[in-house]
This record gives sequence, C-alpha cells and structure tokens, in this order.
Amino acid sequence: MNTHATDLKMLLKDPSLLETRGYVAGVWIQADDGATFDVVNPARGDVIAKVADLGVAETRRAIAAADDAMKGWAARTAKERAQIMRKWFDLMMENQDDLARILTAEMGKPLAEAKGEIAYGASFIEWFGEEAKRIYGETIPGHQPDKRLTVLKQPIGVVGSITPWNFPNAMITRKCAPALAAGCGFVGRPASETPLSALAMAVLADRAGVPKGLFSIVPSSKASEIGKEFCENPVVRKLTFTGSTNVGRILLRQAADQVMKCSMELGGNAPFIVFDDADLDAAVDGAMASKFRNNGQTCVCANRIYVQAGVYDAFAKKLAAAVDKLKVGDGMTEGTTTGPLISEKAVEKVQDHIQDVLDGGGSVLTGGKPMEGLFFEPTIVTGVTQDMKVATEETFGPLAPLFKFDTEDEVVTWANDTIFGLAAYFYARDVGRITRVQEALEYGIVGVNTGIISTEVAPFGGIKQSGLGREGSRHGIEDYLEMKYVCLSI
Ligand SMILES: NC(=O)C1=CN([C@@H]2O[C@H](COP(=O)(O)OP(=O)(O)OC[C@H]3O[C@@H](n4cnc5c(N)ncnc54)[C@H](OP(=O)(O)O)[C@@H]3O)[C@@H](O)[C@H]2O)C=CC1
Ligand SMILES: O=C(O)[C@H](O)CS(=O)(=O)O
Repeated sequence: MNTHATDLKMLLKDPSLLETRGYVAGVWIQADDGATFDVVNPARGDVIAKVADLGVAETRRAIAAADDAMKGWAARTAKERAQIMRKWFDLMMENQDDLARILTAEMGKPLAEAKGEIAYGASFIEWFGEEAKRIYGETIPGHQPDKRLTVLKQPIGVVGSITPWNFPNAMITRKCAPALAAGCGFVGRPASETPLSALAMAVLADRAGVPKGLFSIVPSSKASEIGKEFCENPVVRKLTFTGSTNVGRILLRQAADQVMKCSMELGGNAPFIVFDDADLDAAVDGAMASKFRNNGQTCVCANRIYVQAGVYDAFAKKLAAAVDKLKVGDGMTEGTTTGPLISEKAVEKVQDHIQDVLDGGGSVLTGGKPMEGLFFEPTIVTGVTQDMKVATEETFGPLAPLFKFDTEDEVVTWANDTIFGLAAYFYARDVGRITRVQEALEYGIVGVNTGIISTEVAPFGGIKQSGLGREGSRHGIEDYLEMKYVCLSI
C-alpha cells in the first residue's frame, strides 16, 4: 500500500477542476449545515478531499432551478443546444489528463483506463449534442376528412440521476447528455465514493455555457434521502439510475407513487462462452478485456467463463499466462494494469466467492489471495459448477471462474439460468453456431468474438432484472422525451 498522501492539486495542470463544493442552481455552495464527507484514495487509503455533504433542502433548490432553467433551454433551437454541448465535449477532451487524474485518485482505476473513460464519457456529450438536431415528430394521415394528426416530441421535464462509483464520469454523461439534448433540466447525485469527477464535469459545463441552474451536481453521503427526494418531488419527471439491482428495486418502489418514468441500468452476471471451434488466442484476449477491465468492477464484466471440454485445459493454460502478466498497483503508477478494489466489502465478496469454489471442490489455478489494503491478486479458479455462488452472484472483482461444458444446448441453458440479462459473450467460428447462440442468449447485449462492447453509438441496456431502457445510440434520447399526439379538426 502506498503510504504517501495524494496531493491531487499538485498533479493537475488546472487545479480549479478539483471542486469540493456542490454545484446547485449555477452556484458553488457548501452544505447548508456546513457538513462534509471524506473522499479516500482506495490505492493509498488517504483522504484526498473533504466534499460538501448536501442534503434534501439543497436538492430541492437544485430541482426548482432546473425546472426554471429548462424553460429557456428547451426554447432554444436544437442547434444552439448542440453548440453548447459541443463546447462542453471539447473542454472535456482538452482537460482529459486532469479529469483522468481526478478519476484515478478517487476510484483507483489505472490512469490509462481513466483517460479512456473520459473519452468514452465525453463521447456521449458529442453524440447526443448531434442527436438533439434529429428529434423528429411525425404527421399521420387523418382518420376523418377534417382531421390533421401530428405527433410532437417534447422534453420529459426535470431529471433526477443517481450513479455509481465504477465509472464516475461516463455513467453521468450517459444520462445528462441525452437529457440536456432533449431540453431537460438535470440534477445528478454521484456516488459518495467518487463525487470529484462529477464536480469537475460541472466546472466545465459552466465554462461551456450550460445555463446556470439547468445542470446541478449534489454531492452527498445521504444516498437514500436524496434518492427519496428525487422519487417524491412532484417537479421531477424522470429518474435515471445505474447501480445494483437491489437499489434499483428500492428506487422503483419509491418512484411508483408518482408513476415516474424510470431508466435502470442494473447488475449483471455475464456468461463468457468459449466453444471448441473458437480462436483460442482471440478468446483469451477477449476474456482478459471483459473480465479484468476496471479490475472486474463493471456491470458487463464476464462473471462466468464457460469453456467447452475439448479446449478447456488449453484455454485455462493460455488464460493463466495472460493473467500472470497483469501488474497490480497504484493507478497513478506507469505500467499498472490493475488497481485496487473500491472497498473492504468488495475484497470480502471476492474472497467469499473463491472460498465457496474451494469448498465445492474447485481449485485456484493462479492468484487467489488478497494483497495489502484493497488490492487483490488477479485470480483464476477451475472446477466451477452451476451450484456455486459465482454462478448466480455478480463478483465485481478480479475473479475468472472456469466452468467446463459439453454441448451447445447445455451451455446456453446454463448461461440463461440467471435473473440478470445485461451482457453475454461467446467465441466461435461456425456461422450456424454463431447464429443459433446469438439468438438463444437472453441478454440485452451480446458480444460475438469480442470482449468489449461499449460504445456511444449502440443501445446499452439489459433485460430481466438487469434494467429498464437503453442508454446511448439514437434510442437513448427517447427516454428523455414525451410523445404528444395532436388531433386538429379543420
Ligand atoms: N450496473 C452497474 O453498472 C453497477 C452495478 N453495481 C452492482 O452493485 C453492487 C454494489 O455496488 P454499489 O456501489 O454498492 O452499488 P449501489 O447500487 O449500492 O450504489 C449505486 C448508487 O446508488 C446509491 N444508493 C445506494 N443506496 C441507495 C438508496 N437507498 N437510494 C438512493 N440511492 C442509493 C449509491 O450511493 P452511495 O455510493 O453513497 O452508497 C450509489 O450512488 C456491485 O457489487 C455490483 O454488483 C454497482 C455499480 C454499478
Ligand atoms: O456500469 C457499468 O459497469 C458500465 O456501464 C460498463 S461500460 O458502459 O463502461 O461498459
């Protein structure tokens, strides 16, 4: 564990990006009661910032300001909204290095991955700035001679947003970009572990000319109170959430009283299937990318790796060689491929899943042990079976469990045997098999001969208990629009 403290401001070209106040109604504020909460560097264990701990009263002000500001914002032309969003995108990319350092300091991912997240996050602002100009309505041939029918698309209203710590930049832009493009007001509450990236984003939104009050960031340790306010405040018309399925259920129950429109990007349990006709080297590359990106802390990480019996040993050997090349360490250190986990709870969950495999007769092929602090050895376990925890629970850590299967039907049945349905992956070369399996897998996203599927141009989202709605792509803006049917009698 690094002992030296993170003097984040010293690392930044523009130290003004390191904001610790809330951004509410276009003003940087301390909490009404002066409270703060600590943000800790998970690689070093030191407090890197004390952030204003806003509450319900401040959130209410942010919601009211968003409602006021969106009237003028929605009245601007789509081109004007797009120009401001383009400026915001440009500023994000101009400050990519600083934003990445802030992200690595508070979340732990290696700097190279953090830079990649900034570009990924900014791409949603670029994409939806362009989509703002393509919000089309329609005319419908009248059902009677004197009727003229039209369909208008209008902004849904003020959006409340709750996002997780694992992508502290991109999970917010994947929501605020379509919201602003559609003409909505937006109030974001980032995870308490990682508020600094959201606040830095707000600094740049202000500089880009996003109207004051339209976009607010409410840092808070009081997650459930802020969430409840989003669900109960009559001005909020839309709730968008990324996080665990358990919290998604809580929010859906709370939002039901207002019959509020909700978008939910929830947990996953991705199967990663290697058939005996796969290109094994490609499959290993794909498994490494899918499993160990963000140290296994993404909702689309391979959670179960199914390998057909004929290639099981060869694949396991190749994968172990690749895993042993990973370099665990502080994300700020050049060459680090694998940072810390986010919390002690996360370390315990990985240990619990490994122990459960061992108790069930499985073995550790490589890794298997916690390291100092929140670091954990990248691990492969073999002899894993469907009755083990890792088959039904999302590990959210650097654990690659290898299951052996015999037939296509067997593995598709196992792959679909989960309450989740976000992402699935498989490697094969037979076109008949590829066609059958991609159609049979019950998931919102399927990667075929690839382990990385995330892009702003495609619809991201799950089925079953992995969520509601889609983010990104031309579809992603629909969740921030209402459809109005106008029947004109002439
Ligand atoms: N689909 C995805 O992308 C993600 C899935 N997950 C899954 O969730 C598991 C737990 O991770 P974790 O970070 O704890 O995810 P959580 O779902 O607990 O947290 C996600 C966000 O929701 C907030 N939150 C928590 N409880 C409430 C509540 N009652 N009302 C309103 N907001 C709330 C959190 O705030 P705070 O941080 O302050 O607690 C955070 O901002 C992971 O192991 C993984 O399985 C996690 C992250 C992303
Ligand atoms: O929530 C997540 O883990 C992200 O959606 C994963 S991705 O979009 O970065 O692939």
